Amino acid sequence: LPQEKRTTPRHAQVLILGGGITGVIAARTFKQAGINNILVIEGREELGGRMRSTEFGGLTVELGANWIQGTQTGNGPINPILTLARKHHLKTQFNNFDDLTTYDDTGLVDFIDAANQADTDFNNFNIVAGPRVANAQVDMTASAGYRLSGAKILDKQAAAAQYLNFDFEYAQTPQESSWLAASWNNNFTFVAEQGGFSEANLMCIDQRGYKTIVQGEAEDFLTSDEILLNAVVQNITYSSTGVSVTLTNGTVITGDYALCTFSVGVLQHDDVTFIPPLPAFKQEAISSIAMATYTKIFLQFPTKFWFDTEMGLYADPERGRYPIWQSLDHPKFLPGSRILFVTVTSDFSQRVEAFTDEQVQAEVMDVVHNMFPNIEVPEPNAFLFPRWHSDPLYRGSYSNWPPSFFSGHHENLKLNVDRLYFAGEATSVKFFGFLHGAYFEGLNMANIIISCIEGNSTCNTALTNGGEVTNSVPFDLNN
Ligand SMILES: Cc1cc2nc3c(=O)[nH]c(=O)nc-3n(C[C@H](O)[C@H](O)[C@H](O)COP(=O)(O)OP(=O)(O)OC[C@H]3O[C@@H](n4cnc5c(N)ncnc54)[C@H](O)[C@@H]3O)c2cc1C
Repeated sequence: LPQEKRTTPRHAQVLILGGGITGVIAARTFKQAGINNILVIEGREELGGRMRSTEFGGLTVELGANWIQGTQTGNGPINPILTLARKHHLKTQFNNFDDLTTYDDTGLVDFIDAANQADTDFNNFNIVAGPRVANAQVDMTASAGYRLSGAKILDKQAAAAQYLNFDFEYAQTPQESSWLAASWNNNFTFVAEQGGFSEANLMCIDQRGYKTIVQGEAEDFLTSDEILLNAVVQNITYSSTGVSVTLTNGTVITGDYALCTFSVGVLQHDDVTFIPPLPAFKQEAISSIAMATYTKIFLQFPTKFWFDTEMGLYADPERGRYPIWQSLDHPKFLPGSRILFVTVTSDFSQRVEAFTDEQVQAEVMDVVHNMFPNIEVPEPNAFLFPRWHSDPLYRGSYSNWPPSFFSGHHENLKLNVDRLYFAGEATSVKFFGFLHGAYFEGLNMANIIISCIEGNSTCNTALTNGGEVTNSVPFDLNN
């Protein structure tokens, strides 16, 4: 697609705010329904959003989404991202998170037993959660869920193993996360017996970047006049008759309808101003969900000196300190690349974002020296990490469901205000956080707007209520 638009339409029937997978799949859905007067407005210079790759040490690496999580089991439900990947001939490899070498701050130490125990703990965590959802019992923190299902985290190795099972997926700690939502989110994606796709993590190693499936898809049905790139939305004015957006360069664009796909992190940080201000119930919903951060820190070395497994797990005395290591220099991935990356999440991500690259590199290299005390480790020749939390177009990596986020909050998060609609990975109840969640939300919300345009009654997403979220049993302060 051309980088510059030729003409700027000032009015469209539907404005799609954001050119990530939600926006592109929504655009496809409108066009398939014969709604051709649409405009996708995107702040960056390309489509893809959090599917974002970059050149690093002579190769393409993924700064954002990297895996198709859950593929397909037999003739069961298929992850729609897998369908897109096949259509666009995406190069992928299965990534086995159990193919692990374990380290702590004294070097190579075998604690595979702890890793296996963490798998068992997570399984029990899900088994005990199931009936609670069915019985409408209250949610709790995932930490409480672990305790109630019998897990004991007594040392740094058990903590690192739990991190691999939990934080590595939700990008927040068990203490910050909902037990029940973490459990159904896992099951609907990874557990075929529970209606999920499969347990596989299919890693994109395509040198065009993972984003190629969104950009390739867009090329099939969007013309250059229907995409406005490098266009940052500053404010959104909405009413019962239409929506008007003002870009940072002052351009005003109007639409009969608009679909906002910006991350909840963007909505939380007031990077975009709503006129009138969003109603209180909507603001409460946006404030109640969490925007987590997941940070991959890439290093390229002059030689490969590390493990031959796909993964390395490092147990630091401080939980969450540079715990998950992945080798791209593996026969399955990018052999000869000499690239290793380490993942941090949550508060630790925000912590590293506040440091300079040099400071983070020095810390990471201290850990490398802990892990490989008997090896003369060379200095890296390339070092890079993205600052997702600081980026005003994202403000984090993906949403996570806190224990204080109730069903009513979720409905309100999804609710339209007049002609302004909302969709994105965060509005997916089953698949929040995931690409496939974003995909389904783009599809579903576009269909709701289409039915509205066609004059059907279902044009309001008010699924049950747009009001206050209340306690079914009020607090009794005299007790
Ligand atoms: C580090 C990381 C790792 C991940 N790993 C995986 C994974 O392996 N598998 C998986 O399934 N999912 C993964 N995800 C999650 C996945 O990337 C997201 O769920 C998905 O890409 C969200 O798509 P979206 O369209 O809802 O939002 P986005 O992709 O955020 O799209 C919204 C768009 O709006 C634009 N925008 C924002 N503000 C403005 C503004 N003011 N004006 C104009 N444009 C604006 C943004 O630039 C963006 O392009 C990961 C995400 C990250 C960050």
